[in-house]
Amino acid sequence: MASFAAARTAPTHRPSLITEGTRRSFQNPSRVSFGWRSDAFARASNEAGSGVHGNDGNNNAGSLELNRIANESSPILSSKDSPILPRPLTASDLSSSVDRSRYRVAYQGLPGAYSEAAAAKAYPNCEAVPCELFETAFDAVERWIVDRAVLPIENSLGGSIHRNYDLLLRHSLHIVGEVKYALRHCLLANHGIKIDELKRVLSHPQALAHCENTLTKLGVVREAVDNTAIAAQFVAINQLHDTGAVASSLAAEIYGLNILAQDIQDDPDNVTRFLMLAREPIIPGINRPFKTSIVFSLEEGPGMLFKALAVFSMRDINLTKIESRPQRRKPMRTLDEGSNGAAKYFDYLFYVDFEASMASQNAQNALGHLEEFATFLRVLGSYPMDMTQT
Ligand SMILES: O=C(O)C(=O)Cc1ccccc1
Repeated sequence: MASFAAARTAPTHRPSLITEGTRRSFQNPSRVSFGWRSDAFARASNEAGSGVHGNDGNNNAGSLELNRIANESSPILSSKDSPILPRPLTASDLSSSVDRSRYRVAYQGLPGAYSEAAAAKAYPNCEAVPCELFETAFDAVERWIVDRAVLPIENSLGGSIHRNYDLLLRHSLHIVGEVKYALRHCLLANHGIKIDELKRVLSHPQALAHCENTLTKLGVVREAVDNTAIAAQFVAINQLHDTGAVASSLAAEIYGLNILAQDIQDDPDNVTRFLMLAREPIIPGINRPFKTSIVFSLEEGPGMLFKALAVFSMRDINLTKIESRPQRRKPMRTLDEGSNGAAKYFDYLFYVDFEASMASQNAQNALGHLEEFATFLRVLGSYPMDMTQT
């Protein structure tokens, strides 16, 4: 019974998991509307300048903070005189920068998950809030239960996490930052279990794929679960003898597991890019490198994608990512339904990241140009690039 003693004595406060059943309903304070059209970018950047701090340079981030301040009881009239009057805002409330360490940041999984570590990298000392599902993390932001959600989007070994691209489109949250985090996978098991006793290994599908060579050599059955920390907790709680987990060394510590092998990924350069999501977009700046993420669709036709990408190349804007996903609502078109062997094709959504801020005229011109022939275009966010070492 070595395993859970360590979990109980873990030093940090661990918030409880948000599940579908524990959602609270919050009244949505009035939203600052900020349309993602070129004229709005120009206006916003003129109004706000470019005061950007941290990974999420969010000048709007104060809105939740200001609502909280405004709802505190008044220091001018005693609570006996007026228990409901809010304290008026002072100049120092407005000038003090937002304390991002007080953010509540939702992530999918359990303590010890990589997403929790990414949240801490983006917002040091934040309160990371575990959620059962990615959907729950998105909902928690939309319902004002938390300030931010963190979402893994692509990995240097495993490629894109496609489901999460789809989620970005289904919800209306804005990308306000990115963080790159190096994953260091460990093989974990209960204390006293030897590596050759393992018949099965549990983990997130991406983590299992990262460790393909190691797991093949071990000859174990791989089983996918939603999250690496969930895998570690399952092995510990059930005191499994023939099953291990691929997870972080922090997960080993939290769930009281033994680390049988460290750095078991096939390639030492195993970096995951996470996105930070918020209810409001940040005001894009030009004082540091920014990236912009968009999604668009095109009419079918020869050279359409070429034409779309040319709007960036002709303005010398570097693309860092392109991903295509079939459109869910109209996934396939048949050109000639009457004839045999008719050509069939998919309607696609294209997700593109490019290195420019929406505050720059160049980027606004490129999107204005793309808008002329795209059948759909949405800016998912314009946010500071993560320039840190992983
Ligand atoms: O499972 C985790 O710990 C996560 O945070 C999700 C994940 C898994 C693998 C790569 C990146 C993110």
